[in-house]
Amino acid sequence: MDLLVDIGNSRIKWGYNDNRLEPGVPVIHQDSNFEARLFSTWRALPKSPQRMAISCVASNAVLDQVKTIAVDLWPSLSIIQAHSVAEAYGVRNAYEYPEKLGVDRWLCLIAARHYWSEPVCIVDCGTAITIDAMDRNGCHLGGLICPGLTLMKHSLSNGTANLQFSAQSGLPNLARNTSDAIDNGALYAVIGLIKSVIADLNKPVKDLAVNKFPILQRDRLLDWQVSAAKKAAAKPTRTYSRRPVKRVPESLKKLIVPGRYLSRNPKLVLTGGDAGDIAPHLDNVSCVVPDLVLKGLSLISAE
Ligand SMILES: Nc1ncnc2c1ncn2[C@@H]1O[C@H](COP(=O)(O)OP(=O)(O)OP(=O)(O)O)[C@@H](O)[C@H]1O
Ligand SMILES: CC(C)(CO)[C@@H](O)C(=O)NCCC(=O)O
Ligand SMILES: [K+]
Repeated sequence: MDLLVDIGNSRIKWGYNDNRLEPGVPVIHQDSNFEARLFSTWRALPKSPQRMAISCVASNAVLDQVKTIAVDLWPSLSIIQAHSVAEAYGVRNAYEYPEKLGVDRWLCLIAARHYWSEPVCIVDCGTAITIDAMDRNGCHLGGLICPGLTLMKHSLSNGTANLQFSAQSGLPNLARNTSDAIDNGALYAVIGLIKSVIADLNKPVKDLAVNKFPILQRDRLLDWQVSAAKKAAAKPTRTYSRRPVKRVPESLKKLIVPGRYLSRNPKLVLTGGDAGDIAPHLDNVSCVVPDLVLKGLSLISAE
């Protein structure tokens, strides 16, 4: 039996790898008594794990505390830690230095590739919000990192004299009082961000500013080049022109698949603690997965 553990920026979540992932009650590792709480919560687990698979984006200090608790409770436990790599499980990492991609983002991509063969846009709505796009060939196109809803609102209250933190969830409306203005502002920012990324993914590549999606993306560029070449080839040869007409090489013609954009109409997948508050305000969410990181961990621990 494996215990899968997702050590996030604020919370630790876990589940058993027995086809019935049931995340336990999360423990907030920023709380001072978190070690005692985690110890007693894990001690009460119904089954002792033989193996533990860990995804950690928190500090090494927190990681070591969690490992120590696990080994105290289950001395013969073997521990696997997930890391981001250049290519695995059918996913190609877009990062120039692949190991720098957050392992939570990497595991979400691996899980998404396992469940869907369409292009996907994964939004992890946690302490930070991350967006990652992947085309239908499993090629990660890159991503974005922004503050999450709670962090946005904390940064407002920390950076101003008149604004207080509010834990309410917002609505995508203009507000008529301060507290709603803060809640709605954070929600609107996130919804606008997601819509804008989806709109850009749906654009033909020639409309994209080149450095907007710098990693794109050999595949999409190739698509575009090929269709541009096809258009050029379709033009009648102008006999009156002095310039020689460019011919499309036969090798390139074979690649021509008109209208193919590998990341168009991505499945929009939301995960993380705030996914449930954000999803109802978007029209095109394909699914909300409470913890896609744990699903990715279950795939790598199955090896
Ligand atoms: N019981 C809870 N405790 C803390 N945050 C919660 C809770 N329930 C929902 N949330 C929301 O979840 C968000 C944090 O999400 P999540 O738990 O996925 O983050 P995390 O543990 O930091 O993980 P990650 O590092 O993957 O973002 C917060 O913005 C908060 O609004
Ligand atoms: C962005 C976070 C904090 C989101 O949890 C995490 O994935 C992380 O620490 N990433 C490392 C930096 C990166 O992904 O580019
Ligand atoms: K996460």
